[in-house]
This record gives sequence, structure tokens and C-alpha cells, in this order.
Amino acid sequence: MGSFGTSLPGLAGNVPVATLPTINYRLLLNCDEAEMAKLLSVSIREGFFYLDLEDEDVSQTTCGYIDQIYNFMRTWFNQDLEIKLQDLQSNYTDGYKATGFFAGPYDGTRDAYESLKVSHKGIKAPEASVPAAIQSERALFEAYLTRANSIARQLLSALSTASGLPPAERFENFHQTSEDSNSVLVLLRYPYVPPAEQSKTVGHNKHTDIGSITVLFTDQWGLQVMAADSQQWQWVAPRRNCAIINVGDSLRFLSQKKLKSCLHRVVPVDGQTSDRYTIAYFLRPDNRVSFIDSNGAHVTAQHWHDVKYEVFRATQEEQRRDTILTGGLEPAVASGV
Ligand SMILES: O=C(O)CCC(=O)C(=O)O
Ligand SMILES: [Fe+2]
Repeated sequence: MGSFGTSLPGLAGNVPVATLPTINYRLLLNCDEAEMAKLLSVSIREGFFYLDLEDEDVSQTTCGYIDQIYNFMRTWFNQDLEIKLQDLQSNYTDGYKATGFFAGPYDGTRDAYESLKVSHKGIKAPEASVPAAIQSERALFEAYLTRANSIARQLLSALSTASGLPPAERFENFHQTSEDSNSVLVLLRYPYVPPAEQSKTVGHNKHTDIGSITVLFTDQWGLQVMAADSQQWQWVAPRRNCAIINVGDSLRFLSQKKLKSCLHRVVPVDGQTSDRYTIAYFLRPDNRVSFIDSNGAHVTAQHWHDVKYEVFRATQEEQRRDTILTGGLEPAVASGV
């Protein structure tokens, strides 16, 4: 899959490399009890792990789609900004976002990534309402959305079985991914930012993911996760044939906070001068599903999605006043403090 950057990034600030657990996808498909139990304990403890697809029958096609999507991204993102702006997002589930729209990882900075989003409802919409770029690769995006959705739902199914949930409470039931969900494929490019400009636009601010399960592919360094034990940032190494999976806010809330979502962010790697690409699929609950959020409010999945995107846009100072950015993992700081 792509050209893998396997060497260590510059260890700026002595950030160590995370030793994340690995879950084997084929064993989950075979309903292997020990692997399902491991998935549950990893999701309770870390909420962040590798999913090894190497032995999976469909791994070749999954990685094949990923390679095709990387190729698409290299061409599409390299166009002039004014062309990309023709596909500007009018909501948070479809279309293009330029750099600087959200807060960055350090106070006063804005984000340094562009994204192009393709939602399940968007890909099923009449041709006229789909951005031209997506339209030209419709079959690829439709096939990959279906594949990523089935990987994520398989994880939900294994977690439900291992948790001994009664049929009506199984996590998959809240993720039918019909027309009414915000589940989405997000293609991200982090254009190289020279060090002199990194005080303005840089990386991707710390956050927990809005939805339930994130299936992420990248073959470059830059992603950091907050370690469950030491509460320090650690690099997440890119690994061939592995998806990086994390539990998001919605699944944490649906599990009565038994499952753990995890803080993560993206920061520049010392000496890296190339653009960085990520392919992230976000499985989110159906919009009507409700849960108790990090502020103790009873909200729908749709509401949590919309509110959290507004928080992503706010300044870091505003973000600290609330628990939404980190899904309640960090306490709110009273204003003026
Ligand atoms: O680019 C990455 O590696 C992480 C992206 C991410 O965390 C997100 O889009 O939610
Ligand atoms: Fe994320």
C-alpha cells in the first residue's frame, strides 16, 4: 500500500512511539472468541489500535482501493485552489474544506489540512448534486465506503458479542447507515508547511472523534495519540496492511462510557518536507440515535455531530471552556482562567 515511511520521525521533544495493540481482522470474521475478548479489553483500555488486514480474504481489495484513492488524492489536491473551491462544502459531510478553517494544535494556530468528504447519502444522491470530482470516481468511492462500513460494523458486532449485549442493544442496531447518518469518508492532505509559517497554520488540533469507529489509513508519520497510561503524546507508526482504528465519542456514550475514546492530533515531523495524506472513514450512529453526552445532556447523534463541528472551528480558548472537543476526557476550564 503506497510507499511506506518506515523510518522513525525526528524525536522532537522526545516523543516516544506508541506500542499499540494489534487486532486480527480474519479472526474477528471467524468469530474467534479470544480475539473478540481482546478487542473488547483493548477498546476499554486504549480505544486505539491497529487492525491487521493482512490475512483477510478481502485485504487485497481493501488495500487496492486505498492505493487507488491515494492516486486520486495526489491528482485532485494538486489542482489550483480555485478549482478545488468549486467543490466547497456546504455542510460537514460532503465537499472540500481548505486549510485554516478549524483550530490548530497550539494556541493561536489554525489547522494545516485540506479535506474532501464523501458521505453515504452524498454518493447515493442524484448525479447533479455530487461534486464532479466524486462523480468521475463514483464506483471507487461507493465500493470503498461499503468496504470501510463493513469493517467498522464488524468491529461493532464483535464488541457487542464480547460484551454479551442483548439483541436489541447490539451496537450495530444503532448504525444501520441508511440515508440518515453522518457516516463519511474524509480524504485529508496536509500540504508541507515551512517551519517559519508553522506559528500560523499547523497540523490538526487534538480531539476525540465524533462518531463511533474510525478506520484510518496513512503511510506517513504525523499522527500522535495520548497514551492511556502515561498521559503523554506518542507517535503512531504507519503500518503496512493495517488500518488504525479508534473508538469515538458516540460509541463511548452508547456504551455508558465503558469503551474509551482517545485524544489524538497531527503535528509536523522534524525534517519531513513532503505533503501528508490520510484516508479516514468515520462510522457514526444514525442521526436519530440518542445518548448522554460529555456535558450530561441527552442529545441525538445528529446534534452531537453538528455541535462538535462548531467547536472545531472555535479558538483554543473557546474550546477549553467546554468538554465537547475532548468528549469529556479533559475538564472544562472556566472562562478567564
Ligand atoms: O490525519 C490523521 O492521521 C488524523 C486525522 C483525524 O484524526 C481526523 O480527521 O479525525
Ligand atoms: Fe480524529
